[in-house]
Amino acid sequence: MLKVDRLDVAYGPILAVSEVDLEIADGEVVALLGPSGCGKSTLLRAIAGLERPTNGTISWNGNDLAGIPIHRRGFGLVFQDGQLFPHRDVAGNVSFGLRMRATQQPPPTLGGGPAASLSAGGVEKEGRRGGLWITGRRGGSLWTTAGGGESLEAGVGGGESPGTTARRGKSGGSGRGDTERVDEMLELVGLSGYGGRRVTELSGGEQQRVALARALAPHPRLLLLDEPLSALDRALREQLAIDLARLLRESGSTALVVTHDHDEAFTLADRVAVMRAGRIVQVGKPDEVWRRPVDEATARFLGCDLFLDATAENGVLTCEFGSAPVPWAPDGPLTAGLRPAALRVGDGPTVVTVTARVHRRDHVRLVVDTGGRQVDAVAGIADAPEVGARVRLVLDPDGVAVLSRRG
Ligand SMILES: Nc1ncnc2c1ncn2[C@@H]1O[C@H](COP(=O)(O)OP(=O)(O)OP(=O)(O)O)[C@@H](O)[C@H]1O
Repeated sequence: MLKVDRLDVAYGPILAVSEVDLEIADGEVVALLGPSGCGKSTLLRAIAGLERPTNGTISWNGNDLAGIPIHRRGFGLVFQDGQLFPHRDVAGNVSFGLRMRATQQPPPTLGGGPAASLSAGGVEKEGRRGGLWITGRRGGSLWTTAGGGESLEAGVGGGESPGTTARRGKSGGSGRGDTERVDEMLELVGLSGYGGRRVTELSGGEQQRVALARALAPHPRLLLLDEPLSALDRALREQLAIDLARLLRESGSTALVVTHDHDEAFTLADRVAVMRAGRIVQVGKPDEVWRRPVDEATARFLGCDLFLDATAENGVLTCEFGSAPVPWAPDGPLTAGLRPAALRVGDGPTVVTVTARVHRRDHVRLVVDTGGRQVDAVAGIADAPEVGARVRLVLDPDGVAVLSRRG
């Protein structure tokens, strides 16, 4: 079990992570969700051992990880992109972590002098996202921590490509057990038979599957995924999110997934932790967080753009747009947070005028005038009203979040 306790991580004067508490049980998948710059990646990187906390502790099964280098934490890392070794084929990439795990070597020393330490303060990431390549401060040595968090390859010279890296450990072919494990992993990620393919000839989605297979191969005790799908286009992302959810379950992985996309978080996670300005503001099951956001800022982040006084009685919520069954609403006065889909063209009591419309994939988004106020609503594609039309709106509970009454 991972336990993060009162964690602070600062970059000079910037407190990127502040007083964070988080637990991840064995076999649980937690999504860290929040807007850009809220500190998600920093928290994940601190757990990986890539950033040094300024306060607080990170422990695994009660053992403090402070001072345990990245390659000894036994964690698997998957980042957004740029993480496969282009000079290796698919099987070579997947088996890489297995071989390094077997050698249990510390990071190599290159260039005649001590190479950069992998301790948190001793490395710099290459680019803000970091990928898996980490540039050492001394001599510009390149490091990677792919595949179960073990140290893998290092190259000499700041600009050197992974293709010219020096290797340590047994650089020959993998053993029989490894071959079986590679095949098993490729099957798990839906790439059976791809072992001999060059990774440079794979699509972005296939490359991410290989990266996942590589990270999962050495049985990491915790998988850390930083925006693993965000470099992919939307359709592929949605499909891969479903596949990833399945393979995390099937492999029984314990995982922390960083994302800014709530659909992705809710597809993948057993629990969602919402972050804002360095803090975790809410942790809960996806539907709880979706239906009962802790405050208005969280509700806005989760798509609510209209907040109304409402009351609820016996699971029926009533506001100015009518009543609807909302079983997650506690009795009494409350604030209803409406997402655009909460107001649909139908036969409700409110008459409005359509002022704008735009086609989406499976519906039409409308802006309607409710008498001096512009609000979002939706209509079906087949019967979407034209701009200027007078229509009635009905309240759809699927788009309704419930908050405590303001003030
Ligand atoms: N190496 C760094 N040096 C200084 N400040 C940094 C560094 N990395 C991140 N920050 C700052 O720390 C804060 C949190 O950044 P972080 O990358 O953790 O956010 P994030 O939620 O992952 O954002 P995004 O979704 O855009 O990646 C931001 O204000 C960011 O500018």
